[in-house]
Amino acid sequence: KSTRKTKKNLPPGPPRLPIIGNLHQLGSKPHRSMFKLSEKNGPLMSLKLGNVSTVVASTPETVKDVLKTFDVDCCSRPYSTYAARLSYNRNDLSFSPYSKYWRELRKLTVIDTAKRVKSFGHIREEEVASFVDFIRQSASLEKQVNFNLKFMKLSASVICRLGFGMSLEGSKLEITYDEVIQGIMEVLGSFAAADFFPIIGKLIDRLTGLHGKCEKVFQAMDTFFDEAIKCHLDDESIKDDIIALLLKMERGEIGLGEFQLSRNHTKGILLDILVAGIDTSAQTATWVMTHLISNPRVMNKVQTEVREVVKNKDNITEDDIEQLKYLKMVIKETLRINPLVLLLIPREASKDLKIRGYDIPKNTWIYVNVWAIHRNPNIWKDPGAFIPERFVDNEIDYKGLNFELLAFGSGRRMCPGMGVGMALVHLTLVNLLYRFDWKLPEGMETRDVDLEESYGLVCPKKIPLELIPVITKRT
Ligand code: HEM
Repeated sequence: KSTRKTKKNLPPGPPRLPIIGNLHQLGSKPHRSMFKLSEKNGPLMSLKLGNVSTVVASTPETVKDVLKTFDVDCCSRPYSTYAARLSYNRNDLSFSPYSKYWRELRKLTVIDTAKRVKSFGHIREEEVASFVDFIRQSASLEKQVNFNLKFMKLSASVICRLGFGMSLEGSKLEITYDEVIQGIMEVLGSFAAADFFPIIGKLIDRLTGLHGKCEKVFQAMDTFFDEAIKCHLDDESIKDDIIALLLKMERGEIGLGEFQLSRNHTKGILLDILVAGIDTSAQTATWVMTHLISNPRVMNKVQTEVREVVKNKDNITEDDIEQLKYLKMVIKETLRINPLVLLLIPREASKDLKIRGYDIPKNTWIYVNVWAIHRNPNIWKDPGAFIPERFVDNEIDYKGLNFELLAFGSGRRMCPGMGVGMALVHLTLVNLLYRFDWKLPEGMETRDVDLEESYGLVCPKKIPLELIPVITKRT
């Protein structure tokens, strides 16, 4: 009715129900449901989610429109109740609207990332070395390793030292970090009633438990941030990490453009590091090992390459990694078949737009269905199969220039942590593939390995991957 009244030419979309619109069609795997709906309704599709008008882009062409041609008008973030709560009222980078504050913060990460990736190499190396020790012990006891948990612990240890200047061990987060981080991801990835039904939504979320879950993870996270900040206030010799930098900004010793940081800004920024930094790298590494154990041919080929390049060196360096062409294809193929942020973080049109002849009114939420692009048979032959060789003589990369592969997004909001994340993923995998062989638990065969993803802001493997390490001569 309202479409006719305003004469807007909205992108086509499936029929909707009163009040809930198309929410009932999203199911437990919204990326898959949106993919199916877009096959019928087109690559730029309208959905009404309760009260909120949304558009879903599902092909490289329409995504290029959103992330490149109209990037500046599509790169704000919509207000989302629980993201606002967890980010101390959008004082972070990920959920902040497109604004001067966001631009200042973003500049900081750009300058910082390249420098930090290299300068914190020693932290990665030390943490990976102690991870290798743990795997060695498991191998000597023939004990299986839960990759989802152990990679998360490794990633959390690196990020805690890099970002918070403290060890995960002995901290307030040590026992519960996996629950807290997964909880945050679930809350942030959920289609919350409060966002789509302004009046009764909050009540619905109380009944479903989403509100309570958000409060619980917020309290755990906040206590940890207080602990980390207190450490820095008590010991002024801690200088070389992100909290130290943010505290200097709070005290006005360093500026962030015209902004004076408050404690809530500091904590909002810490949320980015905690959430965006830990789960993503850990789950990428888990997916790589999952595909390798399911494809013995690929496992054999990548181990042969790693062992030839590294030879008998005890210390594996980042120069060695540079030469590992096939390993890079394996990781790229993993990011294609299991990108972690399947719908990117939602965007919002900051003014009325016309894309491909369709009207996109101001404040429309925009989803980019990365999963649909990565599984599109017109782009990728046999898209469900794990074939790293598809990247031989194929220049497509995940660095934001190719709209066929968008594991880190593209444009102004593209992931600023790609370098840090991938450095850890590479170093970890090289060590695991060089020093150990891997087998499935007793009674399991390759075809039994489950490949189902779960759904959240980040989508990890649903059933944890458990493998038994076997010591090779090299360890
Ligand atoms: C393999 C690891 C990683 C993957 C696959 C990944 C993927 C992504 C994706 C897809 C986005 C959304 C982009 C968009 O909405 O257009 C994103 C955003 C972001 N990532 Fe990453 N990420 C990884 C590691 C990291 C790390 C290690 C950090 C920081 C230490 C980080 C920090 C962020 C931040 C702050 C944003 C929000 C940027 C903004 O809205 O301006 N990421 N990431």
